[in-house]
Amino acid sequence: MDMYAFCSELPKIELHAHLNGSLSKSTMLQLKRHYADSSLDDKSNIFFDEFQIGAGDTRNLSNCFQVFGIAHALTSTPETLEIATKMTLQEFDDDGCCYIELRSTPRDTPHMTKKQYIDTIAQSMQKVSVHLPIMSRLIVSINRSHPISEAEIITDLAIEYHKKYPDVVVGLELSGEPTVGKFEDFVPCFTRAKESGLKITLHCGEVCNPEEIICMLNFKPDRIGHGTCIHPNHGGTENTWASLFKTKTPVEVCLTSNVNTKSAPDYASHHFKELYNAELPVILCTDDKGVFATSLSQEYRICAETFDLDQTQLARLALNACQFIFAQDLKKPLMSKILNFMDKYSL
Ligand SMILES: CNc1ncnc2c1ncn2[C@@H]1O[C@H](COP(=O)(O)O)[C@@H](O)[C@H]1O
Ligand SMILES: [Zn+2]
Repeated sequence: MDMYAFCSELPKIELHAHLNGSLSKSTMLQLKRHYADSSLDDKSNIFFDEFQIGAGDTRNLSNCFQVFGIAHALTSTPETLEIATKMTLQEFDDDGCCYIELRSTPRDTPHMTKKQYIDTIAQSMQKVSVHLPIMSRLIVSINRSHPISEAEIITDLAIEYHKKYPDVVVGLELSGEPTVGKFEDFVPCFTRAKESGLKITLHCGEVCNPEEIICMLNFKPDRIGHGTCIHPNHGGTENTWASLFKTKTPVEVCLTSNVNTKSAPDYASHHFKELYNAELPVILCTDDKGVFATSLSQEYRICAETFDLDQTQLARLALNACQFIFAQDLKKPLMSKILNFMDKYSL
């Protein structure tokens, strides 16, 4: 089987996907139509064509954050948020993804509260599970560039919804513009979430900030996102690398996102190489498949081509990812699914 077909057929695990960054062009067009039909102004018109950040784009990580406002303008009602969730899950399913932890930042909009925001996504996920094979869970996001008071409200909601829908809401994460805000200030929120049984993942080392990286790793999150500036070859220090090596914290790696935001100069010099060679746990993820015009199968294919991995090594990446999912009860069934696939193709 050629690599293209293989990467699409391989049952894959997505652990780092922001809902509003994952909206495809066709989902956004459907959402725009919905706003037009309900005579609501979606306010996304002016910038619509600027949503995707491709390889030759002049925008980098620090100025890519404006694009999310375009998606936010299209998911401001419970109805459109539900459509966005359902269509995104459908697209991951079509791409051969068998399990996804979708993450999203609850927002108050003129049409819904943060509580309704979480409720809408949780219920949409439950509805989708009736007719699509993909299994999905929700990680609630905290934006580090917003006030701590908001983080506290979101933490309370995440805890409340983890109790209400333990089979849907599984984690709390920190994301947003990495040069704004301090992780330290958010520690009380994440501690409380951890004590309530939520799993934790943190965007860590997206920019050079060794003190914060050490502080985050000392917190012992269940996973980290990106981990770009941890190895000394990529702006990290001996200490940051030693700390990751000691804790063996699994890293959600997003190749195209890092290349398109210029966090990595090109695929070949991506820090995946150092992580993989050191046998540290890595999970291939998309981050924002809509913004960066990618898919999970494309990330697997790029990884294989760039780092010269064969089909068995790729399948093992998907298999290992099962160990780090937040839904404990699904580890075994997902591993069996991938092992069956490997058996079928004698990998
Ligand atoms: C490119 N690297 C990145 N680094 C940090 N945070 C990011 C991100 N990509 C996305 N987000 C976070 O996800 C939000 C959009 O999805 P939701 O509205 O939550 O569904 C962004 O506003 C940002 O806070
Ligand atoms: Zn991210």
